[in-house]
Amino acid sequence: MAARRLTARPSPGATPVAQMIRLQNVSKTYFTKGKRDGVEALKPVDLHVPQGQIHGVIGLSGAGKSTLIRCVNLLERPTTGTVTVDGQELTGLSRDALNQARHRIGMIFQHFNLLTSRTVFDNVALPLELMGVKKAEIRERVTPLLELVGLADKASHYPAQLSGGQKQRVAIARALASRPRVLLCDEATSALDPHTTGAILELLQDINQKLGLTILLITHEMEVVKTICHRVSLISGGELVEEADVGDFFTAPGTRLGRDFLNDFLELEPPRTLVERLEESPGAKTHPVVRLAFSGDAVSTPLISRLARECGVDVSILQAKVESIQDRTLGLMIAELMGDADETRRAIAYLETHDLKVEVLGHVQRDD
Ligand SMILES: Nc1ncnc2c1ncn2[C@@H]1O[C@H](COP(=O)(O)OP(=O)(O)OP(=O)(O)O)[C@@H](O)[C@H]1O
Repeated sequence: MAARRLTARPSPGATPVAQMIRLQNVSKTYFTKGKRDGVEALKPVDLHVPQGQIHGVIGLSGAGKSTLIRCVNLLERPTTGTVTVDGQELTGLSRDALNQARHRIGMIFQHFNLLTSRTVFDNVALPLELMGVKKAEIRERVTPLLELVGLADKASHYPAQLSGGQKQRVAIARALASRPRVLLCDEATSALDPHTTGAILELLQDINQKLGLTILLITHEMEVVKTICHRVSLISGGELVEEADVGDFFTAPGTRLGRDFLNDFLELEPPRTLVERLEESPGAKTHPVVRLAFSGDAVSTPLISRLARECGVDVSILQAKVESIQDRTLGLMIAELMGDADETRRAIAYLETHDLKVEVLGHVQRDD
């Protein structure tokens, strides 16, 4: 499958934004002792994330998300390709230089990875201690970080005394201690309830805006992508199969897998009784069942009644939803278009000329 568009395109006349993360031809095959064939977890991929962007990578379990994100800071060394962060090619660095470079890449994990024997303050201070920062400076740097993540009053608590959301806040503060340019988030909200997830996502968004931090996150949750990402890549079988701005992805995913993710997220599927009757090809006495997605002006235009008037088809709406995706309003509908073959063809063309994305889900036999 071809990737749709792999780099963020600046609008004409706009100043090009610096690339903060650049993966070129990066692949990873895991080899196990005693076995000749390895597991090709990541096929050669290219990924570019501009400075200041929040980029999400979404995929099913086993698709290669963790492998991809761990290749960015070389926790996994890629089998092929180059990784460049903030203009520095990490794949070409010596071990010492790589350790230095990693200070500019923070990372948070699903299970927080805090040291249970250290207090909140000391967990956040740890990377600074390892960097040899003096005690007084550590205090000066850790205190505002605890304030930033809303845990100033928990400095002397131990991880066991904190909720999951609070633990992730400590992990975020720790990741920020070395003043990174990039934050990698490995399923950072997957262990949290929806309310806490929302609060952590808000914090990440806040950090992105306040500090101009570039964020690369992996997730299997569309909610995460919808809430904070600017751009999203879809990963499947170790390949990046689609990339788009989040608004476009939610309006018109370019792959079957993208549509499946969206339909699951929106819980927008035709009724089961209809699915059982759906045929792939049109017949002499069938009419199409379509999924319509519309955004912008089309949301407020009475297109369905015009469709009936101008194309002579009846429209039976089976499901409809209006969603807010960041600053865009998105309408989605599953409908049967009832008319003869010419009329329904014209109706679909009419919808497409009015900027609706139309996907024919199948055809059902007419009752007449
Ligand atoms: N250290 C390893 N050795 C061998 N195979 C591995 C290793 N790590 C991952 N894999 C395999 O590589 C593939 C991709 O795994 P990866 O963990 O990157 O996927 P994922 O999308 O993050 O999955 P999940 O969401 O379940 O964590 C899987 O088939 C997995 O079994």
